[in-house]
This record gives sequence, C-alpha cells and structure tokens, in this order.
Amino acid sequence: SSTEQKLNGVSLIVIGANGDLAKRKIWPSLRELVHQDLTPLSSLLLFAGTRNPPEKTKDFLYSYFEKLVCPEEWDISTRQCWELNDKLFNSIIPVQLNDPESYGSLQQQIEALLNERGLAEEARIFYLSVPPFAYSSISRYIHNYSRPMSSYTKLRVAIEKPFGKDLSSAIELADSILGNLNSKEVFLIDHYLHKPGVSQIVEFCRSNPLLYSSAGLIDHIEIISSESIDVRGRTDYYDQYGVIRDMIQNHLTEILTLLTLDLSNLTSPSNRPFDLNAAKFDILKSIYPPFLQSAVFGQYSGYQDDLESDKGGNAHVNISTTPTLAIVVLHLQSPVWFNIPVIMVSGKKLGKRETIAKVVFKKTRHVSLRKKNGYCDDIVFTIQDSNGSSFITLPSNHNFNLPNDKTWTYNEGDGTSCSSMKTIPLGRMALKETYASVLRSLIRGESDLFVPLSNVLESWRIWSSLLLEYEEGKGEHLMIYNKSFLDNLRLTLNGSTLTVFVNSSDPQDNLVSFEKDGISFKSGNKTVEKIKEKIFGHFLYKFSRSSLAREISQDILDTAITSVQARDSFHLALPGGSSPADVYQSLVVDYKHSFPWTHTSIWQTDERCVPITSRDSNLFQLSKTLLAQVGVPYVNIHPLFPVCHKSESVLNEYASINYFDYVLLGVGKDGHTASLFPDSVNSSFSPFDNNETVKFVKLPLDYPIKVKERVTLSMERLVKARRIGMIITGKDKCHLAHVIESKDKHNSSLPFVQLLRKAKPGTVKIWMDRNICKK
Ligand SMILES: O=C1O[C@H](COP(=O)(O)O)[C@@H](O)[C@H](O)[C@H]1O
Repeated sequence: SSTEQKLNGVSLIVIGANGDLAKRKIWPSLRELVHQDLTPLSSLLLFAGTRNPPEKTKDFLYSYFEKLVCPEEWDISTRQCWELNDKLFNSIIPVQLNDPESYGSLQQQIEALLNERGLAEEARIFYLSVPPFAYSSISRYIHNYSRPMSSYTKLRVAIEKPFGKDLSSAIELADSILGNLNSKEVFLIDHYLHKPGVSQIVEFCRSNPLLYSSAGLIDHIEIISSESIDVRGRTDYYDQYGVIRDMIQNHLTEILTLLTLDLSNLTSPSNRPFDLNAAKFDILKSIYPPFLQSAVFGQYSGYQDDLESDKGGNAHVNISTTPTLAIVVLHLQSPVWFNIPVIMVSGKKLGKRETIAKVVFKKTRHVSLRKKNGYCDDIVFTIQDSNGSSFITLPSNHNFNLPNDKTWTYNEGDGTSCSSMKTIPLGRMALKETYASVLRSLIRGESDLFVPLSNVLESWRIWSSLLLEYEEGKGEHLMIYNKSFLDNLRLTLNGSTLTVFVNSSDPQDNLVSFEKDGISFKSGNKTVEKIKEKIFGHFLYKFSRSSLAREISQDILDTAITSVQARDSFHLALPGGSSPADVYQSLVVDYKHSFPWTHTSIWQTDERCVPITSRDSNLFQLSKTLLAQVGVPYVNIHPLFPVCHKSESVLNEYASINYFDYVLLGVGKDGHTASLFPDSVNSSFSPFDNNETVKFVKLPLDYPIKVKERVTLSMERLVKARRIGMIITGKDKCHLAHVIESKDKHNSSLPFVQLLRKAKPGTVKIWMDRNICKK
C-alpha cells in the first residue's frame, strides 16, 4: 500500500561506467533521453559503477562530461549543452563495485535513496558494460547482494554481445548466468532491434501476412550489410571474433527471423498475445547450419596493416585469417520458406554504408547486388542508408497494405532511377542514438526488443559449425577484397553451393582487373583467393606441403581456362628439379581429362645440357611425370635442349611468342630460379644484364650443383609472363623464407628475389610450404 503513494522510480546501474562502450554510447544516449524529455531524471536513480573508488570515478565523469559536445541537430547553444551535461553529471552517483561487499553496499544505498525521494522502485537495471568474462561473477554478486527486496521491482540485467564465441562457450556462459538470474531477468542487447528500419520490417509484414502465402513466388532473400568503416583501433576485439560473430550471428540473423516470421498466429482467432521471441525462436530452429561450400570469406585489403598499427607498428604480428566479409547462403526447413535461399552478406571497408533486406521475386537465379532496374520488382527494406535513413521500396503494381500508423508516409517513386517504384520513407530515426532506444526499452522492460538466451543459443547452433570448419581450414578460403567488391560481384546458386564471379562478359577482363587488387575470380568455383601476404606487390600463399601441389595445379588450371577463353591458347613454361614434381602429379591425377591440354603449349624454363635420355634432363623428367600422360599435342612441346651451346641468334629464336601465360618456377637453396644462379659466385656469367630471350649458362666447376652447363629463359623473358607461380618448398630453404619476409629483401641480390623485384607487381604467386621453417 505504501507503494501506491510513491512515484514510480527506476534504478539504473551502469557497470563499466568508464569503459569504451559507456563513453561512446551509454552516456551520450542517456543524455539524449534526458534532452528529449523521455526519461525524467527525478525518477531515475543513476549509478556509475567502476572498480575504482567513487572519487576517481567522479573525476572521470567530470572530465568526460566537460568535453562532451552536443549534436548539431539539437540546435542548442554551447551553454545549454553544458547545462544539460551538468544536470546529468549531477544525477550520477559513482559507486565502487569490485567485490561482493560493494554490491551489498549498493543495495543499501539504493534502498536509502528510494526512501529519501519517495520512489517505488519499479525496475532495477544493471547494464553490464564489461568484458564477457565478468558476466558470470557479476550476476552472482547481483543475485546474492543486490537483488531487489520487493517482488514488485523487476530486475533486468542487460548484457552486450558477443555472448560467447560459439555454441559451447555460449551454453557455458548461459549456465553460469542462469545459476543466479532467471531467464526473464536477462536482457541480451542487439542494437539492431532498436533501429527503426528493423522494427518496421515486422510492422510491414504484420500488415501484409499474405506476403508469406506468396512465398511460392519468392526467388530468394538477400540481407546485406555493407559498412564503409574498417576496424583499426579495435582489432584487439575484432581479430578474435570476425564478421560472422560480430555481425552475422546476431544482427543479420535477427533481421532474417523478423523477415521470415510466421505471423499466422496474428490472424488466428486465439486470444493469446503474440509472442514475438517465441516465433523468432521457431524460425531459428528451422535454419539449417550452413557448410563451408555455401560460404565465401574475405578480408579487406589493409587489414593486416590495421592489426600492425594497433599493436604499435613494431611488434611482429602473425598473418591473420580473421574474415571481415562473409557471404553465406542459408536454407530454412519450413513449408513456407522451403527452397527459398537466403543470402547474407556482411563486410567492412566496402564502398558505402548501407543495410538492406530484399525479398526478390522469381525472375532469374542470378543474384545481382546492384540497384539495377530489376530492383524495382522486389521489396527492399532499407534498414539504413548512408544517412541513417530507413525506407521501404515496393513494386509499383503492388497491393500491399501500408501500416496504419502516422510514422509511415507513402510516396510515389520520383520516376528517375526506377520509374515504377513507390517508396515509403520512414523518416529519420526519432532518436539519434540507437542506444537511446536500447536504454528506453530497458527502462520500459520491452523484452521483445531484446534477445532471449534460448534464441542466442539457437543462433549459435546455426553458426558454430561453419566457424569451426572455417577455422580448421585456417583461412584457406579467404580472399582479399577492396572497397568496390560488392559493386562487381555476381553470385549464382546451385543448390546451396555458392559461386562467385565478376559481373562482366569477358572473364579475362575480370581476372586482370581484380588480380591487381588481390582478387581473382573464376566461374564454377566459389573459392576465389587464399590468404596472402604481399611481397613486392606479389602474393605469398602458405599451405601445408600436402595441399600446396593441388593449390598450384588448380591455379594453373584456372589460368589455362581463362587464357583459352580469351586467346584460344595457353602457353605454359615448366621447370625441372624436385619442387614441381608433386604439381605435375596433381595435374595428371586431378585434371587429366578436364584441362585444356589440346590448346596448351609446353615450354621449358631451363634445361640441363645433357642427353635427352639422361635422368638429369628436365625434359626427360617432365615427359615421364606429365607429358606422357596428358594430351598435349606433340607439336606443342618446345624442348630447350636443341639450343644448348648454340649461338646467341639461335638461342633467341626459342620462344618466339610474346608472352607466356604461366611460368612455373622452383627456387634452389642458393636462391637460383630457372637456371639463373647467384651472381656472387665466381662466374663470368651474369644472367641479368641484357635483353636476351634465352641464356646459355656455364657454371664454374666448383659450383655445388650437379649439371653445370645449362640453358635458361633470361630474367627479362621470365618477368614478362602474364602469371608466374614460384614454389618454395624444402626444409633446407627456411632461410629463403626469412629473406623475403624480412625488410632486407630489398637488398638481396639472390636471383629469385631479383625476379620478384622486376616482375610487374601482382603477377607472381609465391607458393610456400607453411612449415618450411619447422624442424
Ligand atoms: O555490433 C556491431 O555493429 C556495428 C554496426 O552497427 P551500425 O549501427 O553502425 O550499423 C559494427 O560496425 C560493429 O563491428 C559491430 O560490433
């Protein structure tokens, strides 16, 4: 009864009040609520909890609010802004929360203040703005020492994402929290649920339940989040999580559940209130976990630099395979959505900031991520464009119901870019900060706008196996992309296998233009590029010895296909020695029947001047291991041995073609490549100083190599190739890996390094045994 005489009050305790999230989001958002008169400070008990003594927290808050400027849109003077900051600052009570007793003292402090102000505490909210490892102990302290005494008071504990890293860690975390809190007390934050563009999806779908009965007409759904920002400054966090955990498991999956909700309950006669989270749970349950073949991963070019800069620039930073972009195809096991693929795309450092969800009606199985005319035939929910605005675009001939709500205004299309379209702008966000809406919903207890634990676990069930598969593959499916990536991307789906290629009629063009930026595309295969380091602008790939040969032979095949498509021929120069043997074997085993052998011409990079029947002859080995087993026409094989010991003019007749399409090279432990040996040995021969096509090489007698008379393509000739694959394998070559990965590479005169320096940046792929330096 005493409750009835009191005013409703809410206690809000921000734990981690001096942390990054509090500074960037929580305090500015609270201030916005106060400014908009949406949260009267008189009924709010506001605590700033840190591990520090209260005086220190007060000092922090003082200097923080002193510098906090007001957004221009508020159109208030500096003085008014300062007064607002001051008002908020004076309402915040700093508390030290570092042990169980401190939570007990907080309890007493709250009770005393409520009495003093004559407030009945409607809700007690703990906002855990702390790292995930602290969730469990803090929830225990709350339960044991700060739980409201009155059953009238609702306890709400707000927790940020990421909630775990995968299903098992999320279950463990949930268990430890649920030992102290009841599941209804846990409010997991997904700030996307508070974006007007997201909440309008449900409203639109509620007004148009027939959308779902037309699922038979829907071809697929796209949910695309393109961000222009990078992650510099927060790689400490990001590098451990990556795009699936950072954006897809939570925000994009939430959008998907809202878009595909089963709203049939809404129109059924039952009087039960519609349970949004339970309906979302049902959708989550129906999603098949995607496999690696239905996903493509990318990392923006420059990510490694961001990692290094965040580490202070000088520290050694391992190559990271954390993806900053992913494209994934999902399928739902539901009568309505069966056979309607959902394509999710999320990436950082792309050309623009835009989040859209698009329902694409049946026309074609090609997926274009571009706003072409076809765009007007689909329903597009623009959750946010680069200005933060949200709107819905509908086909002109639609008969959708527009929600009966004054926040919706309906416009005809402007007839310019997409004449038949009609648009519903949903206006600018009512609250500038999405987090202001998060806080307001927390205060109001709007649980539909938070994620229940059951749903977050279900979502991890969907994503964990993909993450595991990806991480076991250690980045072998990672491509490097640049900011124009989405504009040029085209995807096709065959079942759930995703194929990526560039939207151009000439595949060769695509290949050339994209390889410059570190990406090559090929139709028929989703794996586009593998993780690489750049060495003199070339690409370094590291694979286990067992997968290296296959990767190289696949690369040769891809180049062959595009060359034949473009020029009807493929000119391939091959070396001898031990390095390429496994590659030749893979070409035979994997591509005997699928390689364009009849269009291929085989050249030699170098040859030993020995009889062709000698085991030391490169051609002998090449014939045995490759040429005798595949269908290269005899006339297309160009042996080098006939020009041994010949005059310069004869030498130069070899390889009259202008460019090799692919030159494969090994590297010897002395750094030689083809038969270009280190100049430093006491040899009269210098392979680097003229423009000859082919060189005759006579090494000094004491040079530690078996056959000392050789012919070789010259450096000038080699570096002209369209593509060079350089193999570095063998335990005795660890020092070579150090050379190219060190700063000293610029001073090295070793022939293979010289070749890297001279070749046009981007033409060489260095294929290195990942374990080259392991004993
Ligand atoms: O949760 C996150 O969301 C942001 C994107 O949010 P938005 O409101 O700017 O669209 C993303 O940049 C961040 O990496 C992620 O942790």
